[in-house]
Amino acid sequence: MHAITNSGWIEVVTGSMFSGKTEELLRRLRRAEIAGQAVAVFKPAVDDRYGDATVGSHVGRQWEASVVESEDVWEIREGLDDQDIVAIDEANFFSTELLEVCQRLADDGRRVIVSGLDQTYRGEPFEPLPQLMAVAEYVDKLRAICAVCGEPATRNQRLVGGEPAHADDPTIVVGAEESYEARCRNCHILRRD
Ligand SMILES: Nc1ncnc2c1ncn2[C@@H]1O[C@H](COP(=O)(O)OP(=O)(O)O)[C@@H](O)[C@H]1O
Ligand SMILES: Cc1cn([C@H]2C[C@H](O)[C@@H](COP(=O)(O)O)O2)c(=O)[nH]c1=O
Ligand SMILES: [Zn+2]
Repeated sequence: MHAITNSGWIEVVTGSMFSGKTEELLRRLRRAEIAGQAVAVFKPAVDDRYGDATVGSHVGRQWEASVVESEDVWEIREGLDDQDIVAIDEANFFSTELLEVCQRLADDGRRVIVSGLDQTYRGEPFEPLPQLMAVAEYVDKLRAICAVCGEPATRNQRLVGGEPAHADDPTIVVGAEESYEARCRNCHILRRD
């Protein structure tokens, strides 16, 4: 809680795939646990990569999480007791209503940590992250390493059969190394033919 105002706040951890968003979220949770603070962790049901009820990083670190359907975002607030910290991973899979939920949680006096992609595979803003970044007290934008040239990567290259994905493909496709690479602006390719 902010010492003077007694209010909660919102922290956003964002960036490309493989940039370390989940590792950073788990680092903050481990520190909170050491400080004796109670945490509640949530993830969207659509992301089943690391087993049903865990938040997992690309290098295998995990934390138990409650699974919430993307359209049931208010369940996050309804199911809470007196947890000091509410963490939400893969926020890019939730609707823009997540913005209101996070605002209410912070107004309730909680520390809210939200992690998620800021860009789709097309290189466009990935809602609701832009809205969350606008209202957050703290924003950290992380960069991965471009899989082609080794420069800092801010973009997500989707690959279909090893080839760059087309702009008409669906926005939501769950996956990891088999279908995505971190790339810089220069090396990112979007097919429009
Ligand atoms: N291109 C890459 N750039 C940086 N880290 C990578 C890359 N590919 C794999 N990694 C690994 O992924 C880890 C980050 O995983 P994770 O926290 O799950 O990322 P995110 O949640 O942002 O997708 C890094 O510490 C590194 O070990
Ligand atoms: C770019 C992009 C990604 N996704 C999916 C792919 C993964 O399941 C998650 C991102 O996971 P990470 O922990 O950040 O590595 O999002 C998608 O559905 N659509 C996209 O455009
Ligand atoms: Zn590059």
